[in-house]
Amino acid sequence: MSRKKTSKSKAGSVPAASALPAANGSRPARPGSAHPGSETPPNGPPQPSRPSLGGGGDFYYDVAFKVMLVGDSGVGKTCLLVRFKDGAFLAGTFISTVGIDFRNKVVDVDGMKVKLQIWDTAGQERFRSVTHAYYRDAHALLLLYDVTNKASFDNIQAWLTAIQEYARHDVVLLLLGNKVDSAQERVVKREDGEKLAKEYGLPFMETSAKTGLNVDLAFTAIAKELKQRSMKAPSEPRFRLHDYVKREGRGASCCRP
Ligand SMILES: Nc1nc2c(ncn2[C@@H]2O[C@H](COP(=O)(O)OP(=O)(O)OP(=O)(O)O)[C@@H](O)[C@H]2O)c(=O)[nH]1
Ligand SMILES: [Mg+2]
Repeated sequence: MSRKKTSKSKAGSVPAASALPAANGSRPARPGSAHPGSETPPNGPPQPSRPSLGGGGDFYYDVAFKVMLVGDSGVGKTCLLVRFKDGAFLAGTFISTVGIDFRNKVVDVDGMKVKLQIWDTAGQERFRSVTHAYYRDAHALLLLYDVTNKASFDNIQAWLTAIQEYARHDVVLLLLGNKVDSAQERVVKREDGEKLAKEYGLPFMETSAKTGLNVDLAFTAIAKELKQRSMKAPSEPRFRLHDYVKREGRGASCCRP
């Protein structure tokens, strides 16, 4: 399988004014395509390609998928992405995302390089029409609420309605309750998150962008699921996202700062 080469520019942003789903930074790739720049449908299977001649790091990849972070403003979408991409936490002043941004990260899934193009959307109401336009190209959505903010949890239902309306019917969805490091301020119990997830048949985990709890796991789980779905004749046993996050997810008590 040959490896695709990513563009040098690994991040981009689209101001709110230009709500174009295809606008994704320096490379005119269709996110989610195994062949960036081709007309492969976003959720189409990756094309078979020749064995890799080498090349490592984040520069080469075998398949690429588009992942979106959605949820109310302030739940920690940008922080989750920065934690995953850079291993850092954005403490201090909250700078709300304007429009939409993206970062790329290549993860190794069972020997295959899976590039995730991760779109960080603005949670603010006034950007909804902009961000909705991007849903249809997403292979996976990470839907976040903040365990210290009840309203963000109550709004999950509305987010699911929008997802149903604008996203692809086969989009991979993962519900995340973020900020579990803030034990004192917690107002949404883990069981409440589990119950809601069960109600909608969603895989669920609690995360902390601050401590890093379950952050890599959330993205890896998505990458595993998308990779598995893209294989025409998977040789390994079927990957089960629900079971995986349930088995691998750690509890908040293990990682308080
Ligand atoms: N304690 C704690 N604070 C967090 C965590 N994640 C984010 N925050 C804080 O929450 C605030 C909002 O985080 P952002 O990541 O900017 O929120 P967002 O969801 O991207 O918000 P919008 O861009 O407006 O949609 C910031 O002050 C962060 O420092 C977390 O896991 N734990
Ligand atoms: Mg943000």
